[in-house]
Amino acid sequence: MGFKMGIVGLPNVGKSTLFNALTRTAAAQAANFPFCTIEPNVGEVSVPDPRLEKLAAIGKSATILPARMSFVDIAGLVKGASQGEGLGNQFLANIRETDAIAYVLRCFEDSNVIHVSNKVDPLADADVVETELMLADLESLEKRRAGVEKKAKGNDKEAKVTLELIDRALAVLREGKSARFVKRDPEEEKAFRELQLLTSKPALYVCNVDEGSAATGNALSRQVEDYAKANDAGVVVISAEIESQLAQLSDEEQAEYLSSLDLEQPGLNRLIRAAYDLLNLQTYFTVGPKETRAWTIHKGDRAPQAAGVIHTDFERGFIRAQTIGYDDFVGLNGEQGAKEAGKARDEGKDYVVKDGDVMLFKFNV
Ligand SMILES: Nc1ncnc2c1ncn2[C@@H]1O[C@H](COP(=O)(O)OP(=O)(O)OP(=O)(O)O)[C@@H](O)[C@H]1O
Ligand SMILES: [Mg+2]
Repeated sequence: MGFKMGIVGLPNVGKSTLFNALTRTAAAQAANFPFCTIEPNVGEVSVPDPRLEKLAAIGKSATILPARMSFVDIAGLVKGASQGEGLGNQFLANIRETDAIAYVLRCFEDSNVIHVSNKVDPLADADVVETELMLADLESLEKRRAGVEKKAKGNDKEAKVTLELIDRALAVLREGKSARFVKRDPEEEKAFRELQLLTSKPALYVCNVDEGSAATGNALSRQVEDYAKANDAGVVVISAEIESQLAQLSDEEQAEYLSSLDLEQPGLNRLIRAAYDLLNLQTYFTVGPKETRAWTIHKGDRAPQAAGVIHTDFERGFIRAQTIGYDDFVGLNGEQGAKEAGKARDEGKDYVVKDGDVMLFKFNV
């Protein structure tokens, strides 16, 4: 499962600064937090998780393998992108491939950094970007509708469901709202996903603030926070400038710089964490002498699906999963202690995995 978050925004708002900081941090922490560049603008980062170190210490693991996800640095978007302006089409294709979108919004004043519309106004910027994506969605639905309608008239059941959804989505978009507000039943979800609407993707607003506001936010970032709340989106306050400086420091220097700024951890950690949550993901662990490893699954996944992330055979031949809750594993000093205390449970195929579970699968193929 490669989860990908697209970094989107107007030109010159700090997208690449942020992306480079993400990738440089990951590269610098190469031992525990591996990084690799897949394409020039795609970076794979590790999801920071303090639980890994504790589990590895107890399990005496030789290595730690964190969960991973990718970020994509997408070229700046301008008004008219949906009509092919600027890098329009390439840009839309890049976004279509992502699982969620981080909107970088400029929340810093700096007369040396040009703003494309000459005014720092993050809500107006968000509106420009989102409007372009909505227009692109409208166009793609309108293009598709006639063909689907024909099939639906020919009594194609799937096409009927899709047509229903297209009309509902068109109505929402024409009201100027993102497609993630389209109401749908769980059984329509698959057909909805196949429409591949850009504005149906989960959204995270990234408030790029000046250095002085990194810990507290500022008036502009507070506007964005309110807007995010009303728009069912996540929000993170970060200073891309600080992050890019942090990324060049040693661990010790980093800690010193962070405390001088009143920050507990690099903003990037919060950003990655927020992306992970936004994608409705969670983690379970495997712990052994060779490695302690974090595996990514969706919230609500059951034990066999979790096993399938390691290997499809594990899912196919799933028998049961020895499961120890994270707190029990740590509190009882590992597998042996948990077993003695009766906290190592045998879970079957209907078990809904909890975040932090330490699991060991029994399977037969
Ligand atoms: N928080 C900040 N405070 C001050 N300056 C910043 C901040 N973040 C970014 N900048 C500056 O803004 C300028 C533009 O940044 P960057 O190149 O990352 O933008 P971009 O969004 O990638 O632009 P493009 O769409 O053209 O690729 C750079 O000079 C960068 O140093
Ligand atoms: Mg850039």
